Amino acid sequence: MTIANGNGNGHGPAQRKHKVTVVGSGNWGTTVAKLVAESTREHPDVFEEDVQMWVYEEKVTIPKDSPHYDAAVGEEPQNLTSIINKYHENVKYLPKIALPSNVVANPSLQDAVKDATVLVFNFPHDFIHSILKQMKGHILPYARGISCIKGVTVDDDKIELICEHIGDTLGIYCGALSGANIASEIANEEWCETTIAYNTPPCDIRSTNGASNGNGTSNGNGEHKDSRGQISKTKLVPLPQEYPPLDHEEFHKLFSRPYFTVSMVSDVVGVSLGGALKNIVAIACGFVEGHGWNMTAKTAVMRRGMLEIIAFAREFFPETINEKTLWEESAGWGDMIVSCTAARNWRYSKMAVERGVSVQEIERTELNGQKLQGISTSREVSSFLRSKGLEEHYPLFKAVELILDQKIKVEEIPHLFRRQ
Ligand SMILES: NC(=O)C1=CN([C@@H]2O[C@H](COP(=O)(O)OP(=O)(O)OC[C@H]3O[C@@H](n4cnc5c(N)ncnc54)[C@H](O)[C@@H]3O)[C@@H](O)[C@H]2O)C=CC1
Ligand SMILES: O=C(CO)COP(=O)(O)O
Repeated sequence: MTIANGNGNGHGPAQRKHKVTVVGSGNWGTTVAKLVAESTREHPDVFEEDVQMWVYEEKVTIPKDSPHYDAAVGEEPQNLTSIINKYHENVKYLPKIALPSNVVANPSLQDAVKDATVLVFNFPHDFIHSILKQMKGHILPYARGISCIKGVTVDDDKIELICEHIGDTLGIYCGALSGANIASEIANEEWCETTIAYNTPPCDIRSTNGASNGNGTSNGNGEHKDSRGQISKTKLVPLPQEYPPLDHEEFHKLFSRPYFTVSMVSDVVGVSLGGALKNIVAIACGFVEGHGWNMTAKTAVMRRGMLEIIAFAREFFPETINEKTLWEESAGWGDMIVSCTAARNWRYSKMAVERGVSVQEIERTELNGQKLQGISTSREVSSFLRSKGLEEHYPLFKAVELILDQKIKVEEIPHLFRRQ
């Protein structure tokens, strides 16, 4: 147990510090581990300095021309975790970026999350079920999460936000971080913005004398509202008093950097759906550009894509969506613009059309293990809409699935809108 001296947060004379673990270590996972580790160093009163980063272990070869090439090891494949901890660089997923030495790569998921009060989820959503299954029962019951994952989970005719799926599966509260964020640019400390949606659970809200509502007041029963505005079936364990609170102020401290401007909001639906669904639109933009059409066609795709995102949010989360998020926050139009002009889903679907191969083939051959979230999100959203008999209401989402399956050609996209 780590005790922090002083009452930096005004909540008692001695406190435990928050241990932060980043679950995932891809392109964005490693970037977020870097920025969070810089913040934990800057706020030693609130956070333990070391940040655990869980790494899905794999063997990696360091080529001869790399500054990390070790003649004694030669081109023998090494564990990625050992490379990260020795050279402070994720040579596979975030090459040429120096990581702070307090990012500690850990191949054991259960060991990495043990005792963490703050869990940052950051891996391709394709792996969510197996990762959560391994974590279940191995985390603190009062841990809190932030999901940086862009996607949704679909089970037949049910759709869940990723952050809520995480929260319900693990029995904790989990917010969402999303924005116009290209990992390599942020890792290079080029300025950008993001949005974090977090609704401090009532049981964690402390009165001015530092007492939490978890101690016997009406909000102390662990109830909180879900993303549809109903009382969640997940009952929360309150964050113990000896920890600093976890609310907008602390999450702002943890994620914001001089080069990473964070806007804190409460709308988990807008932040999550904006980030997930724009990946389908980005694929559509790549398709039209790969086909040889230019900005006017891409603008039509972006505009119609945003209308489908708003319609989807209104249709399936009518009680809670705050459309302002999509118009005003980085997680809305900002993310749409960057994703349709500069990010991977756009870039590689454009390449697929130019080369006359499938996007899935390009993902396999060109991405060195990185994932295009738009492919799986398109499939999940389309199957969900089909289960509701509503796919015709979302022609752009439908077109993307049909083109991914090579059932229609890019030039047929405008026909789908003819009567609208
Ligand atoms: N890269 C970016 O610029 C941004 C990504 N995001 C989102 O962040 C999330 C994570 O993306 P990235 O970190 O870029 O991932 P990535 O695209 O770099 O994916 C590679 C990661 O997947 C892991 N992986 C591979 N097979 C696995 C398995 N069987 N089980 C578990 N993990 C496995 C790899 O170890 C590696 O950490 C995604 O939802 C993405 O949409 C959000 C903003 C920016
Ligand atoms: O989410 C992103 C930009 O905000 C990154 O998108 P890609 O996964 O398409 O690179």
